[in-house]
Amino acid sequence: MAQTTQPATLLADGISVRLGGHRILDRLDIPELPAGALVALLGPNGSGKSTLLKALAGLAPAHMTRLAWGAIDLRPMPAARRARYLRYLPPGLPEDVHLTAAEAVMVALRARTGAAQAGEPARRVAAVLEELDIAGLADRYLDELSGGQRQLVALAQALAHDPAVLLLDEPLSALDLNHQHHVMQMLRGLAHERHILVVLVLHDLDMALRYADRALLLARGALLAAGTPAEVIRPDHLAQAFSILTRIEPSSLGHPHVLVSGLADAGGTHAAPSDKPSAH
Ligand SMILES: Nc1ncnc2c1ncn2[C@@H]1O[C@H](COP(=O)(O)OP(=O)(O)OP(=O)(O)O)[C@@H](O)[C@H]1O
Repeated sequence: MAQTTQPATLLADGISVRLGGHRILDRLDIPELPAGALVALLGPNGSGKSTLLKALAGLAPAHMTRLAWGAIDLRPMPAARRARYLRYLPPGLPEDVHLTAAEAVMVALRARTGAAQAGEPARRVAAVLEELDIAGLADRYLDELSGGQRQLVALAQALAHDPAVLLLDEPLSALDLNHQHHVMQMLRGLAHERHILVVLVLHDLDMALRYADRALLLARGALLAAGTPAEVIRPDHLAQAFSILTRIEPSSLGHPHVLVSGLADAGGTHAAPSDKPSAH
């Protein structure tokens, strides 16, 4: 009889982080997140999204009651060792180093595989650049690339590490609309086909509705909602988290999207200046 193997899951409970004397996350439990899922981490500015990703990666001082990838306890591991499992990609742009895109990805690959293997990494670098549709940038220097192009190279570096879990902090922020969709499709493919767990911070709720398998909504350091994007991105949750009044409607292409009809004021009554769709 064929044996069924459970996919590994990320288990993280009781996450507390204090920064600058403030409690940023307070015993936060996140639901089990399986390999092969694309998970959108949503929430207003300052709600703790980056802090959560950094805490998972071991880059923010955190106390956790549990942090495991399947049966592997990640808590005792220093950040550098934990990065073999969880690879965090910060927001913003990578440094202006004078390396070509291919060299930058090669550096990441060598960090993972060791310098010994020479021929194979070159093919792997080309494949990763191809996967992100930036093979044409291979010989261009990072400090001569646009912000969006550098963001794509940084993503290629993260992929070269071949982690079990990719933690991406606003990976779309510098990308044009075409590349935003390309990267979301690529990440979804990566999750589903290579069984990587991808957790990414998104501000664009329509992108989450369209591409993510699951969503987590943070507000003031607490988990307000978790589930499928449709279960999480609901008018009541959005009013609570973002103080906006919304309707979720199918677009003419069939994808649901968020229409912002106004801002909820402090007293909970409505300002409804227009019924126009959001800018997303
Ligand atoms: N090093 C720090 N020292 C003190 N407070 C910090 C530090 N880093 C973050 N914070 C605070 O922690 C809270 C959460 O910040 P965090 O960057 O995690 O939010 P975020 O949800 O990622 O926000 P954004 O969407 O604006 O990037 C904020 O109130 C922020 O001011």
